[in-house]
Amino acid sequence: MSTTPESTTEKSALIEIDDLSFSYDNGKTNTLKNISLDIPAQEVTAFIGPSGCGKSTLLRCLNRMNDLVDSSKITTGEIRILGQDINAPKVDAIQLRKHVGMVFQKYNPFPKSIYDNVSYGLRIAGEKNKKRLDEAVERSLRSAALWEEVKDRLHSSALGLSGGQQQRLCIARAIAVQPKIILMDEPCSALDPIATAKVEELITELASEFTIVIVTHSMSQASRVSNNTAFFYLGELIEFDRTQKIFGNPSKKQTEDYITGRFG
Ligand SMILES: Nc1ncnc2c1ncn2[C@@H]1O[C@H](COP(=O)(O)OP(=O)(O)OP(=O)(O)O)[C@@H](O)[C@H]1O
Repeated sequence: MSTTPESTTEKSALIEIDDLSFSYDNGKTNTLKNISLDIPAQEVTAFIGPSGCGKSTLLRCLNRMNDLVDSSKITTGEIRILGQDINAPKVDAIQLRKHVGMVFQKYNPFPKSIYDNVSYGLRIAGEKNKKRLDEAVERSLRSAALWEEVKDRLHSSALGLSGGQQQRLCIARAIAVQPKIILMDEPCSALDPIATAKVEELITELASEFTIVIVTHSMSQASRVSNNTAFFYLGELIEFDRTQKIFGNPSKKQTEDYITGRFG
């Protein structure tokens, strides 16, 4: 049975993780152990927990990035997105990743122009119409709160942007293909406080359109940006609830110890 955060009954689960166990060594040991949780649509859900507890592994299961890791496999359970088992043989991982975009810890724009970075996903999907590409680039950069800063230098190298701008560009690149879900793996860890604040503001805005799952080491960031928080420890889901509840009145002592800095 999946764990649903309280008071989300009006929100439907977009991602259902059902009894998921995952191994990096062909099933000898499980890095994730019987995880069940339902992630609501159009909200921000944060994964927190001490280093090595499996947050990034679970995030990467959501768009099958772990398929690329030799000897890794799901040993129990399944993940459904919009009711579809994403590991079913008929599901193509490349297609899945069009719906489930990802933003990484270290911003990683391509060594190309700002325009080419944002239009990349659409172009490889076959879009050639210049007007449609121009519109998509502008819309995505506006959504990523970057348009005003770059509109006069769209054809300059993306590598000439500041770190915070490069991360927002990566977010623009992810949203250009209009995914349903955006996965963010510690998206602010390489940014200074001002750039972090901008990205956090952006995450909150994007949640009106996208479902966002974010891994973060920052308790204050999880409490600022997320609606739901899942706390993991040693590959197990310890507690999943509305963020206010997790940070205000957690049900489990382990959760309380972690968020108050007593371990981790
Ligand atoms: N590609 C991999 N191959 C083998 N083991 C891996 C791989 N990636 C992660 N692991 C192991 O899986 C466990 C969970 O790692 P994961 O990166 O998911 O944790 P995390 O909670 O995100 O940690 P952190 O907060 O430090 O990023 C760790 O023991 C890690 O060493």
